[in-house]
Amino acid sequence: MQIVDIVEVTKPIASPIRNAYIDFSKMTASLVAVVTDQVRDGRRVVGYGFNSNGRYGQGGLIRERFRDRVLSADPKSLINDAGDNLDPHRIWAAMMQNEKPGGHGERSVAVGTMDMAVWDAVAKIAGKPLFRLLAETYGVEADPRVFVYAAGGYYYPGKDLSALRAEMRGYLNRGYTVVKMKIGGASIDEDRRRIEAVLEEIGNEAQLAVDANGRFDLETAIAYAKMLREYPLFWYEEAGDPLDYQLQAALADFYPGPMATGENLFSHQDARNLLRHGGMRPDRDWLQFDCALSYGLVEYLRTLDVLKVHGWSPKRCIPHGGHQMSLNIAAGLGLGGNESYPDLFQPYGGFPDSVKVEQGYITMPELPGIGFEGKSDLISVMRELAE
Ligand SMILES: O=C([O-])CC(=O)C(=O)O
Ligand SMILES: [Mg+2]
Repeated sequence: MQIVDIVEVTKPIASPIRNAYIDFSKMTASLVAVVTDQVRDGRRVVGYGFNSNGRYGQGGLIRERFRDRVLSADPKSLINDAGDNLDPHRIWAAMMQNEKPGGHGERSVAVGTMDMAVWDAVAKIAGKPLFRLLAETYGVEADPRVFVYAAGGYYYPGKDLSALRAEMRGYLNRGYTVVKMKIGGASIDEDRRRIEAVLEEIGNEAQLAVDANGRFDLETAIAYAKMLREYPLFWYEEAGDPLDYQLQAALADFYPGPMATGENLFSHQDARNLLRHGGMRPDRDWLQFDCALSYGLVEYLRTLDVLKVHGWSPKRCIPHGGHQMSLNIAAGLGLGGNESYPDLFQPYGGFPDSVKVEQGYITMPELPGIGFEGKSDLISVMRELAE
């Protein structure tokens, strides 16, 4: 059993939206195929992966370093002890040989994208949905029902309050019970008007989360906290720089409600620093580490170990990224849910075609692997790359 090729293509996922920090006019994503010599149900097993929005495609790093390390490793060194499947941990170690610790940069995105494809292949070889394989491997009871929320509410040229309300109404109509909008890309007064408009639209049918994308200094973060705490928000996300743990800790004195952060922390060491120094409260706050940006599930398992040591439940994790990989981790390892972008970043985000959001939850279909084969627009792009 062996990996015979790894292919990458960088695809545009551009859109005219903007958050408080970046616009998405030139956004790209890497799509990766891990091609194996295995055949299941008459078809060659190919695992697929991609990185989440917000970081760009990683074709350079994948082609120059990580692909060749896997392909030039002794194939036997990448197999599990039972000899019946690839071993994601050994493949990860092969990718990361000769890499110094720390300074994670964006190599974590390259590795995370390839790691997603490896897990897809592994679950297909095992003939099981990834969430079932994870639950069995790690002794957790799988729960195919996963909470999802609708992320959007971006700044968009010419978008007025009625368009923002219509967007949120659209999410409610599709079954979501929590919606998210951007803040920090306009004046505080304008953001307050946007928030009030959305709250008026959703009434008691749903809750609202807000996301500042790391834009604020401490003073601005506190000014917003004082404004936001007047409303019953689902969470206040990424107020300040993702590595400014002291800012995050100081903010808790001004914001008693739930806060969320972590989508831009790319290693278990950075996650540990957040838990050590960021003043995050395990009874109400949310952790958004996204495996596709942060060295993949092999590393995310280490992050979950860090959580345990610091007294956090995996239920406090609702990853960033809106991909099916995190849906599987949520269903298989007991996370609190997953992000979803109903109108953005297609065909990569979202659910298999048969899946509907009902009262804020989806139910995972029983598809081998991550489940990409169930999403027709996505699998056709993937199969163009390799099959
Ligand atoms: O706008 C982005 O970069 C995405 C983001 O923060 C989120 O989904 O939470
Ligand atoms: Mg965010």
